[in-house]
Amino acid sequence: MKEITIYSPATSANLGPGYDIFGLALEEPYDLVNVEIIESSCKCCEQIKISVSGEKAEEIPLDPTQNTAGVVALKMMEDFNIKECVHIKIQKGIKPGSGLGSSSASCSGVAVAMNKLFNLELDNLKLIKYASLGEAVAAGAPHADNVAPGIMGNFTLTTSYEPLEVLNILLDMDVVVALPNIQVSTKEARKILPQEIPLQKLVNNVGKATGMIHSIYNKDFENLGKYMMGDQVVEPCRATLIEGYDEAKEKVKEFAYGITISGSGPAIIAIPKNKECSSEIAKIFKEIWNCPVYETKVGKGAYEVKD
Ligand SMILES: Nc1ncnc2c1ncn2[C@@H]1O[C@H](COP(=O)(O)OP(=O)(O)OP(=O)(O)O)[C@@H](O)[C@H]1O
Ligand SMILES: N[C@@H](CCO)C(=O)O
Repeated sequence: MKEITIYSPATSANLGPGYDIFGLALEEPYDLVNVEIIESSCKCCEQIKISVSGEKAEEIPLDPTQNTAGVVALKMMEDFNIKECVHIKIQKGIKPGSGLGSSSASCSGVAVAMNKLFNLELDNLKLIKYASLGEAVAAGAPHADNVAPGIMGNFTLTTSYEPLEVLNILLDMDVVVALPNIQVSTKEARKILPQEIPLQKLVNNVGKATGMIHSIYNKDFENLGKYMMGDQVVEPCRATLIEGYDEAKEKVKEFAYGITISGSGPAIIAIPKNKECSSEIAKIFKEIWNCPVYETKVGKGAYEVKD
């Protein structure tokens, strides 16, 4: 095999009280990551060439040490003594800085691509570990709550970082996602968070997070949405960065089981009560933000696209 193309899904992390722990893979939008083994004429050239097309491609660094995909590929090449040169072509369908794991989709896509292209036979947990290294470049921390669902699909819980442990729960659920045209970088959205919280808020958030897991297993989307909106630590901080969010929370009440900030924002995610409500929520989001809105559902992790 000389080249491979990977479908790499958008992901929505945190989901309220699950900061750096919970994450969902979405059916759309998505990136396509193609990795091709190329001949390198001169040894002085870098081992990795990166091309980016699509959403805001001009804003994404092509330096392999600054591009999340390049960081992951370089580490895998170093660890497995890979001497070949590769060309990584990223077709962005996920808007960078949107809160839908755009940087993460490149990490997951390239980790899965390198694993198959060079027959590394790494399991999902090892792929998530490699992919999370790329997030350190984009977000300043190797958070795994986007790359975990990006690789495993469905709903994931990163229960431990050292050592890395990720649980995966099948979840068949529709969601509505809005991408307000507001710039929120994950790095900045992490800096504004409190480094210490009162014990009462810890008790509240653990209660809400565990309630979400109980609701998922019981397919109780009403309580899932209620608990998802119970975060008292991260969401209240970041809500201030997203104009129109409070209005959206108020207006979708009769149509959604819950609504929260997707990842570090500004993307907003809601759980519709049914298909008709999904359309009503999409209409409200478009009226407030005049932005792209996806009526989609929880999806699979990154996979090879056959021509
Ligand atoms: N391959 C890449 N794809 C997308 N963004 C990248 C990539 N490599 C580096 N970046 C940088 O990462 C930043 C976007 O990452 P950021 O985490 O802020 O947003 P996001 O990944 O879209 O959303 P979130 O992580 O909140 O879900 C941008 O500054 C972008 O230039
Ligand atoms: N848990 C990360 C997710 C970023 O998508 C954060 O909120 O910073």
